[in-house]
Amino acid sequence: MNVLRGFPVIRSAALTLPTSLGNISDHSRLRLFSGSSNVPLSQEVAHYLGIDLGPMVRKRFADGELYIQIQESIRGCDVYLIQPTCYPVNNNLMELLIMIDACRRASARQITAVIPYYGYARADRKTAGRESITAKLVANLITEAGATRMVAMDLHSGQIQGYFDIPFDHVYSSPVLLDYLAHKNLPDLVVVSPDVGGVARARAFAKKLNDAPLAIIDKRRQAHNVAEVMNLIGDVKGKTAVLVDDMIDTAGTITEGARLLRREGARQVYACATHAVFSPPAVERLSSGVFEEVIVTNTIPVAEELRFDQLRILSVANLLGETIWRVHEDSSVSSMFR
Ligand SMILES: Nc1ncnc2c1ncn2[C@@H]1O[C@H](COP(=O)(O)O)[C@@H](O)[C@H]1O
Ligand SMILES: O=P(O)(O)OC[C@H]1O[C@H](OP(=O)(O)OP(=O)(O)O)[C@H](O)[C@@H]1O
Ligand SMILES: [Mg+2]
Ligand SMILES: [Mg+2]
Repeated sequence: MNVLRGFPVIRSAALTLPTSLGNISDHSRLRLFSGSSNVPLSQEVAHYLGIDLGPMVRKRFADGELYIQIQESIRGCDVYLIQPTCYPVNNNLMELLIMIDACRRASARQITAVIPYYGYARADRKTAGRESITAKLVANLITEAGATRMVAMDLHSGQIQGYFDIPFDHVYSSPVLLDYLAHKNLPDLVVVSPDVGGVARARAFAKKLNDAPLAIIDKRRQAHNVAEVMNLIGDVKGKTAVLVDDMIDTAGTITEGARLLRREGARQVYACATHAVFSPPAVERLSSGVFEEVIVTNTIPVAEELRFDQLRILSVANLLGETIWRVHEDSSVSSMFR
């Protein structure tokens, strides 16, 4: 296992755990349940909060339909359902919807869908005629199922928050990734966005890395899942380049970007991304030698067979646990990211 557990997410004294957290389950109506898509992450979040995951039966009927039953009373409770909608996205999304519906019908007071990785996010607008905006459809489904609040991490595009008409806390893995990078003391850093959609994210990253310079890659897609890099805006010669992205799917974007950076004279190239989607041929591309390290988080579980020497997996469990605690306590979430 190369998941870096217990990574010091909580960096400022202001984020020290409330003393009441130790006996939260005795006096609070906070309840945490996990879907099946990332149970290890949910367990870590529960550990941070000092509570157990709630009991829930999940099984498949003979015909493949899903059965969910919450196994304790949640009447009047503040319920958090952790379920990244990663592969297999349709199953995991449906499971989340059924969990929300079960909680609503069990008279939960608040139902917060905690979706560390929001699947279908790249279908965030019509890029051609007669397409669906599936990210909006998913938002409609979650809301209609009965979710009253949302927590999601590093959405592909921030506008997806606006697809919901319920409170939405959008959180970032950047404190975890930045802490890891800061401890490496990398010389002559340049932060690179591998495409236009990543510029704001990369700029914020660069600012936190002692105002490192920013470079931007001009990426095009002639077809789905095919990334083509065109130009580099900025100077990377002799520098340590850190590519920052929301996700690595087939790794076309980040690997083509890294090759361009090498051609332009970057000395070392690091890849940082929140979501390790890792569809084939991601692993072959990422382990081909172009990257010094590929740093991701555990929003999506990474199967053993998808791990390779240069891969580092950082845990966002403490960050999510702290977010849940603050949402529950009606305290500021945005101050965690200042
Ligand atoms: N899940 C997806 N995998 C790959 N490509 C996808 C997925 N969902 C939507 N898309 C397509 O990606 C582009 C996004 O446009 P950008 O301008 O690159 O943001 C679009 O063609 C979607 O159909
Ligand atoms: O690993 P890959 O298969 O290449 O896919 C991952 C890339 O795809 C998405 O970008 P998108 O193409 O939507 O461009 P954008 O960020 O500019 O919207 C995502 O933000 C990554 O950059
Ligand atoms: Mg996009
Ligand atoms: Mg992108």
